[in-house]
Amino acid sequence: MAHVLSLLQGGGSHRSKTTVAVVVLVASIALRKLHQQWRATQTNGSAKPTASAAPTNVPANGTKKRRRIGVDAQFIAEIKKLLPVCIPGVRSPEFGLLVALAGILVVRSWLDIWFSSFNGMVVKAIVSRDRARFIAKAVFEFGFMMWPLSIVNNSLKLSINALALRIRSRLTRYAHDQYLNGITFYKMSNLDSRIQNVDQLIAQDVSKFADSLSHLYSDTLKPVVDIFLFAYKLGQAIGGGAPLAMVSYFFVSAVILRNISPPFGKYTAVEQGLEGQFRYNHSRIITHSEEIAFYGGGQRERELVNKSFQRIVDHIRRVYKMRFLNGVFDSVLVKYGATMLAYYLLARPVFGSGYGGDSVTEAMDPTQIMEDYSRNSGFLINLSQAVGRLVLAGRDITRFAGYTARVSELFTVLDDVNTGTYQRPLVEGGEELASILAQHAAQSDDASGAGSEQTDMLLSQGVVNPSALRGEVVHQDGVIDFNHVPVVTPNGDVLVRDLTFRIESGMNCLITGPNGCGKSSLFRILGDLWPLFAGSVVKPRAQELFYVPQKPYLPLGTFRDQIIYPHNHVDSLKLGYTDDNLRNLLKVVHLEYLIAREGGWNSTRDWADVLSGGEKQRVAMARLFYHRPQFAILDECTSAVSVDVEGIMYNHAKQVGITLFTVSHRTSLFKHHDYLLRFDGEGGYHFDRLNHEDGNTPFQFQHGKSAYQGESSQSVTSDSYSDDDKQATAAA
Ligand SMILES: Nc1ncnc2c1ncn2[C@@H]1O[C@H](COP(=O)(O)OP(=O)(O)OP(=O)(O)O)[C@@H](O)[C@H]1O
Repeated sequence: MAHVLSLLQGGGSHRSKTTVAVVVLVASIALRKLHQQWRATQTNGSAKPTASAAPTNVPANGTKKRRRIGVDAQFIAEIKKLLPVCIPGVRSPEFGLLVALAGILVVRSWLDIWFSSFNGMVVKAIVSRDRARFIAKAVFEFGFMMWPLSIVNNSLKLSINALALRIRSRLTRYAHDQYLNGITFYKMSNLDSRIQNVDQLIAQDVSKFADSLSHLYSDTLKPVVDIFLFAYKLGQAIGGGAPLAMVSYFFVSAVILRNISPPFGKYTAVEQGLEGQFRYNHSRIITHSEEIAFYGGGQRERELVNKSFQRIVDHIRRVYKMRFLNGVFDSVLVKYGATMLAYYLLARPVFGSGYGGDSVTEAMDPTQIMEDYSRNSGFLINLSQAVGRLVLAGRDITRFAGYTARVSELFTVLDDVNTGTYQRPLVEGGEELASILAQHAAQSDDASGAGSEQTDMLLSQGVVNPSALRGEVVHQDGVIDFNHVPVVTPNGDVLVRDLTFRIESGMNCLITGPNGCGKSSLFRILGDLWPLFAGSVVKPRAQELFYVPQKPYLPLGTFRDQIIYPHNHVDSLKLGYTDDNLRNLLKVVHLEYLIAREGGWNSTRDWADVLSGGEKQRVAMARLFYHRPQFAILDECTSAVSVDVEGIMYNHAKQVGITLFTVSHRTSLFKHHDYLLRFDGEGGYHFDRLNHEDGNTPFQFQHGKSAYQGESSQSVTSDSYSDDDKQATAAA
């Protein structure tokens, strides 16, 4: 210590100067290490994706299968499928970012080389006590170069993050387009059993895949470039005092940064909140998929999820920009400012007054040795670090393969479901379903498709594809006609073997039967939610069929949105609906008071919590009157509404020309219907006109028939529906 103090005080001989050189050399190496540590902190600064579990499939046989994830032929095939979605072409911004990132990485490597040589020159200037050269290098050259150094390093981070965000945006939008195409979101969770957690895949795994891909690109490209450059350079070539000042500087810098830095912790919390909201919006689609599917609300839901996703993108973009600026100041202040200070501290003993008289002997030329050693050690450190990073990148590839497998499986299943193929374990290995299809095929002399060996084999594997579907849908206004239709659940359970009935506009029909007999399932087939395996269904277009469930779906949005769903405000204005018109609809269902109670049409609440069960059901009826379809499918939708208000609502529906197709066990509703379709719960049903004259008994048909086991006892066609009947219905 005394020796160092004596050096600082300027005393010393030739030996002392050699010691100074050694001190400078050690400090220089320490400084370089400090620099490398800073750089490592920078590289690791951006969050790396965590390990991902292998995708868990539920194959047709129902057992869980865990695929071994690795860099294999399947991984290559998956990447080939995903890359065109992530980077659609050489003119895309994503490709531009890849090129820019490669350019920045090359510049960064060049700067590393510059720094190694520069460091050697600074060391030489110090050791040879060349004050002018030192000032030119350490103050002017470095003072100039610290800006490109700082900007390049932070540009690297910015472009890695921007690339990840762009890839995520591409994949998420692609997934949304597929998932919310028609009623795919319903089919994914109700017909196909391969993926249980679409929300997590879209909201989390896609993001991790994008992050991982972007990091992997830079984490492999940079070391590769470094290895070539530093190996070449090395081949060409050859083949710390004042800690208190340093600590004080870091302390002061930390205080300054703490005061000028934006609250990144808070931003992270906000980001998590937005991510949570985004995920919640997706989970709502799964929870309410049936209702949304019946409403045809896919488009509206896509708007909502895209909007909430856009909020995340906007937020992250803002934060990245702040991180970039903050990173520049951070680097200048803590990293390069500290480096300058370190140079000063290292140089202080050399330029101290006590060193003025002596010079290092030429024979040893220690200055050149110092310069070469310092520069070459820089090359060597960079080279070994590049190799180390490449080894680490190898480990990251396995993790990346996990994300790739999950995202690729999501897109495969979306593709399948969109083209009418789904997989799930079928009851009795699909045998009963196959026999029904064979029977229908024989009846219709259809030798191909349904009932064929190939279809039977696919069904036995739990695969239902378009070749198994021989049903026909015909669109026609004013009629719902089921002709020899089997009612089959998605897992192949046959609820009704052969259903035939016909109702026309004005023929209000009630459906009854024990729980689980297939009443709602009939609507699922009518609404195209479940596949039509055989027979034919004649019905109006989707917008003329309106479904009102027992638990109404209340979308995110304003009070007005609850009435007009799945329309938005602009749609309703185009249809000529003012708020006054909507108020009149609420009057019909006795809910006018809600407008004032909930703070007006534009107030936004969690409507499922705010409204009572009966209020929710009446809001759903107001929605029905807003849309005024030809047929209303009412599935126990007034179970929580008082009988008098229920009567008013049913009468209003009839007045405005909506034909009712109701599932209910409430006797109070019988008087509003003219026909009864009754399932017996054992595959049989009965359809006939209701006889109200005999006291409105639910099971008293006009034709005097009792419930029938097995098959249709009576199907009322338009022929048997006489003019008298129509007049009676109209009068009602
Ligand atoms: N997504 C599905 N996948 C497989 N089976 C289903 C699905 N949805 C319903 N089912 C089955 O179909 C059968 C009929 O259901 P459905 O909802 O049509 O009954 P329901 O007659 O309306 O009964 P409830 O009066 O209780 O409402 C039930 O056994 C049910 O478990």
